[in-house]
Amino acid sequence: MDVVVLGEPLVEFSTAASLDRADLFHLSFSGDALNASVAAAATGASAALVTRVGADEFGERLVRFAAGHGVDTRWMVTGEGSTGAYALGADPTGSRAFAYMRAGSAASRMGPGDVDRSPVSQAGVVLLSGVTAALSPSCDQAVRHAAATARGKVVYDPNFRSRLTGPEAARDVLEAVAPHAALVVPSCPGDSGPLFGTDDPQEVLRACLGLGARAAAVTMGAEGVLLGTEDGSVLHVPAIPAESVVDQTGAGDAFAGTVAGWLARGADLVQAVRAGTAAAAISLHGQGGTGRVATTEEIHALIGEAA
Ligand SMILES: O=C(O)C(=O)C[C@H](O)[C@H](O)COP(=O)(O)O
Repeated sequence: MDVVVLGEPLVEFSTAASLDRADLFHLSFSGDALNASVAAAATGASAALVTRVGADEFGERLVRFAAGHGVDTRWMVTGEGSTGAYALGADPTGSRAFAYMRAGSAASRMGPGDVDRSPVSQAGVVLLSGVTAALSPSCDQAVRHAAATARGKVVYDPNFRSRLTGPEAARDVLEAVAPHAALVVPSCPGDSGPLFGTDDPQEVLRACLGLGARAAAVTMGAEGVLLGTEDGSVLHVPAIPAESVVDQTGAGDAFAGTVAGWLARGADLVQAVRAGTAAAAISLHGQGGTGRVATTEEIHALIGEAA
């Protein structure tokens, strides 16, 4: 398996209106792990999502949705608890309006055993996130276990969510995972304040490398990405401008999943990060986390134009 993602897919109810007034919602499927695995599969890499869904209509539809996007669903198993969901007020400016309905969900009941039953140890790239670790104590253990048992490259997206965790717990997971990580992809701002106490991307980069990650790609939205490696090299990769932004949800996951896919297919870090910025730019044109998934042709075209 080229890429294995561990985490919770969610039923997504999205609206372009504000969440406190909207009465019509678009039903789709999202969640950081699903968004990233769909993006990874779109790169042509083989990509599996390791998760649990509920024994309900939405769980079945989620598995079909993932399969329809080329994700290997053999490790999307049915478990106790319901399929997680969230409502999203789509917002071009990126100020998040999320309402979660995921407490006690099937995926939140995952643990280290789910990792052992999955292809994590044989994957070329294992993509883990702070959202997954924040779902429950057993998910926190699963993330740490996956990082420690992966023999391929570990990519870690801290994805701090104040509704799911606090800065100290999130920092603790980061400190455990970073020494195993080939790449950490913190957002700045976003992850930077709670996890590092600064919104200075250079400081965030140094902090990630200081925790033992071999490389870090600090994502700065329209400001691009600051990419640094343990040998001290630092490169600014500009963002690819998006003509019209529908919704920023999922751009970070499109970036992480695309980087994982390209790395697994043999690209170097700089190529992978450039591809990630292209996928993120394209994802801004769709509502929700998976509303617009970049094809490899589109990514090549955008990277070619930017070069
Ligand atoms: O918050 C969660 O737990 C979710 O999984 C819902 C969203 O789909 C992702 O959070 C989007 O993530 P970004 O790519 O950072 O915009």
